[in-house]
Amino acid sequence: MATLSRLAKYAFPNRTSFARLQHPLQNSALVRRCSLLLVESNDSNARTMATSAQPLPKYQEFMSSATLIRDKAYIDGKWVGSADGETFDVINPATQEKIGVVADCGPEDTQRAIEAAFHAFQTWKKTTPKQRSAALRRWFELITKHTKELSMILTAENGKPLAEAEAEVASGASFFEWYSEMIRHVTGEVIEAPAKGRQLFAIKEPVGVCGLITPWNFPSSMLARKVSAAVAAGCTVVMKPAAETPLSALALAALAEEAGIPPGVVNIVAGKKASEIGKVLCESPLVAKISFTGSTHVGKLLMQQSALTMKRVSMELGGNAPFIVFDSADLKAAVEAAVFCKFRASGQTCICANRILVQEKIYDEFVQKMGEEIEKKLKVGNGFDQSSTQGPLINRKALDKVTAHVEDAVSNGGKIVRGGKGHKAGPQFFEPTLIRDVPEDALIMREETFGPVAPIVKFRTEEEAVKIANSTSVGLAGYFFSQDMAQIWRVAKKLEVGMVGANTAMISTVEAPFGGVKESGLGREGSHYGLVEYQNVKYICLGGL
Ligand SMILES: NC(=O)c1ccc[n+]([C@@H]2O[C@H](COP(=O)([O-])OP(=O)(O)OC[C@H]3O[C@@H](n4cnc5c(N)ncnc54)[C@H](O)[C@@H]3O)[C@@H](O)[C@H]2O)c1
Ligand SMILES: O=CCCC(=O)O
Repeated sequence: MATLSRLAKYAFPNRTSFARLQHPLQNSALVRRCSLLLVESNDSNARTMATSAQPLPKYQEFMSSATLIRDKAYIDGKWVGSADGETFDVINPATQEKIGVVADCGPEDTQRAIEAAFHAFQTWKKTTPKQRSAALRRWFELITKHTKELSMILTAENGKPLAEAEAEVASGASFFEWYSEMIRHVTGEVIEAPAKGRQLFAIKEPVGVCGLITPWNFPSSMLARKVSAAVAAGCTVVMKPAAETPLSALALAALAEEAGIPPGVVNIVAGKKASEIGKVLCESPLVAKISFTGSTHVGKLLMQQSALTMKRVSMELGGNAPFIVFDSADLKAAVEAAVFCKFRASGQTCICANRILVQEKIYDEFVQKMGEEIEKKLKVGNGFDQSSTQGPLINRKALDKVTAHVEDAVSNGGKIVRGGKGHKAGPQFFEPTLIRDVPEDALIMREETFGPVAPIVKFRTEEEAVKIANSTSVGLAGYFFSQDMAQIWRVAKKLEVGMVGANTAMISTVEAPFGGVKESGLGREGSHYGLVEYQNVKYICLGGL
């Protein structure tokens, strides 16, 4: 408890007593911030002490008693089976057990959902910002109230440790709160005309029906950060979650219903026929926008399909984040951040460090300390086990990719410092792996690994590090550690990425614009930039004055 209080102090520096954190959001936020801080904490007992504060029921019992499990599509305010009656299984990646059976939607269901959304848009767009704000606030409060259940659903279908699932649910909730507040502050512009007798205005309008397609790695928060902004702006949506993790998204829809969001405003079709659902969404003339989070490969395909109807698109795509450690860095802070950044969600985040570049003077010491940190802080196991920090990979394909990256790195001269193979916890678990002396042209340096493998490369000069960092077609996040002020500003400007972490790896927050450059995508989510993605600007010229 002493350690937890210490962490709470860091998480809430302005609060004097942990006991005063009564509001559920504060507790969720505490769990989230503490779970992040745990990785940064020096105290090896901290994690156990923090998580053991929560009693954990067995997930099998929980799944049968959960109130937010839904197994159908939600279209026009009704829970309905798929048109062809087909279903698909949801599998726990930690145990390979079947944890749910969900309606397997296809083109016909998607078309119905689009029509419902289009119909609902005609009235939802006329609601006041105050009305939409209140609806989102109710949705936010329900998510917060159900954090525990939502987190357990998430861990059951995705495998991530429960503390990380709670952090994700809290992060998702924060977008509903944020946009419920922001929408009441939206304004237009009065522009002076160049000639007498006219007045010019610029106003904002919702873009229309939006297709929201999301991945399995953050099945709750990736959907939350889209739907909250869309609904706030006055849009209606058809959501398509990943087939690996439909339950978290369906649970959010169940809470939308409970929050009183009118029928047709929020629709959801889950299914294995991703390309068919995607095609209908992208090609429908009734859909005004596609917002996609996922791989660059699929993002490009969706943009091509959307071009036929000239849709607006937001694309949150893959990354290949460099993590650079300069000679002047605070080594301890850099090592802790590297382990956090690389191994969160078992390496399956789009902003995970994918390539670790370390300057020559501190190279050997960094490698040694990072190996020790991995040993000390990370524990592989089922996400429901209180002591686990590393869950499974999502499926066999992901494990095969990780294995191929390790084999390629080693066959090209990389040396394994620790890990390097599957873990005994189960067929989809992989040991947290550290490989040194990886050549620049190894597969792992060129592609996003999306797994718990940290390749380390030695560099000599700042110019060389920046060149390696930028030598990729994607540009989502980039990190570096340095204590040289001039270098900090220089390198932050030189990195070809959408997001920079300088002397920190904790960059995700609702207040900041999240998104990439190059082939990492288009548009931003979160912050005020995220709302604009769902608004059109209309110019009105009022004459005859
Ligand atoms: N930039 C970001 O904010 C961000 C966030 C999370 C994940 N990602 C990226 O997502 C990727 C991992 O997720 P993934 O493996 O689920 O990606 P993916 O592209 O395979 O799938 C993402 C979503 O698209 C759907 N999909 C797949 N093929 C489709 C098609 N032809 N038409 C329509 N929909 C289709 C999937 O069912 C899923 O819902 C990584 O590259 C990661 O970096 C990016
Ligand atoms: O993969 C996406 C990462 C999202 C986050 O950091 O909250």
